[in-house]
Amino acid sequence: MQISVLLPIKSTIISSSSDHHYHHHMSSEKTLFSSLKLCNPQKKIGNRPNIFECFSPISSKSRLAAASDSTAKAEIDDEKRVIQLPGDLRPELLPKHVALIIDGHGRWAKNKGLPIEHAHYESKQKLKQLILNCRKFGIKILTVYVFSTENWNRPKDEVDFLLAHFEGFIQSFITEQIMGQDLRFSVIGDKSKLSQSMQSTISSVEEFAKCNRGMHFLMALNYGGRYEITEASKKIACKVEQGILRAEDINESVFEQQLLTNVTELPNPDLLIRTGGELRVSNFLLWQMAYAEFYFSSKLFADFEEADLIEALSSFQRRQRRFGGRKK
Ligand SMILES: CC(C)=CCC/C(C)=C/CC/C(C)=C/COP(=O)(O)OP(=O)(O)O
Repeated sequence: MQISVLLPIKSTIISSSSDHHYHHHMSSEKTLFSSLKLCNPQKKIGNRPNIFECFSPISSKSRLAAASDSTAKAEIDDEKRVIQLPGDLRPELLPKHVALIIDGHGRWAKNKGLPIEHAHYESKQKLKQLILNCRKFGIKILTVYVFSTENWNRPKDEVDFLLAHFEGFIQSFITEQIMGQDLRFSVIGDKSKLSQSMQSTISSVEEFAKCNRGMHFLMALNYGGRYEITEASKKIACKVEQGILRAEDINESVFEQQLLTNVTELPNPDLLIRTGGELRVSNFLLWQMAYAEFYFSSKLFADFEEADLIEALSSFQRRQRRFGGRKK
């Protein structure tokens, strides 16, 4: 019963994704999301929802055949996928966790004489591609800063547009990836300030993705590093007040457990990429970024292509990380 409901919805989404009129998207996004509610997340094949097979683009058999046929650098990852790395990229030197600040929307729209909504629409397309590319290259975690605790200071129309846009993005693309591609998904940030509808969309999709084992995509939404550290301190202070924790037992690991990124056993970002030419972190993952390598691209995010991601990864592979120690 689930299959007959889901397949037509999937084809609607594919055909609409080539449509560049962003206003047409919202209705089909909702349709796919509603189908989540028809599926029973408790009923799994292995560790995946039982709808996985009907979306799987390549069977495991053909994946393995592709691997054995290939003469290029092919790796089989722990999801049994064939990973083909372009250029000089080496699988053992890939960052596990990539963090991304997407910037340059206002300038992109201004350069083209278009309203800001066009930049956000284009940016969403690039973000989809980036998620697929990171997954394709075998990145384990991708955290993207899409809305900061300070972004409420933008014009109300833009904020409303963005929040609706993000909700649609979660209901369509992210839902589709979770159903078909084993993507894990979490939102980090102060969710209490988001609309009820957004909060319930986030919790349904997070819940549905809980048992997936593929790349973990974290969306930093209404996120601020200072907010996160302040909240963690409050939680620790409460534990001390209640006698659950002694002040002398507070250490870095105890503190990290209270951070929003403590959603799974998540390593800190190895690489931060910021597009748009600004050389700052803008309140993003302040604690977690202590030893991240920074890569700043002058490209505006709406122009950021696969080749730019490859260049960022390649730059990361040329770095020497010492973590305060001596060169080996
Ligand atoms: C469709 C889509 C994914 C759109 C996202 C658009 C958007 C609001 C991006 C902002 C991302 C962000 C928090 C950048 C941080 O710099 P900042 O500009 O908040 O801070 P700054 O003033 O220090 O540069």
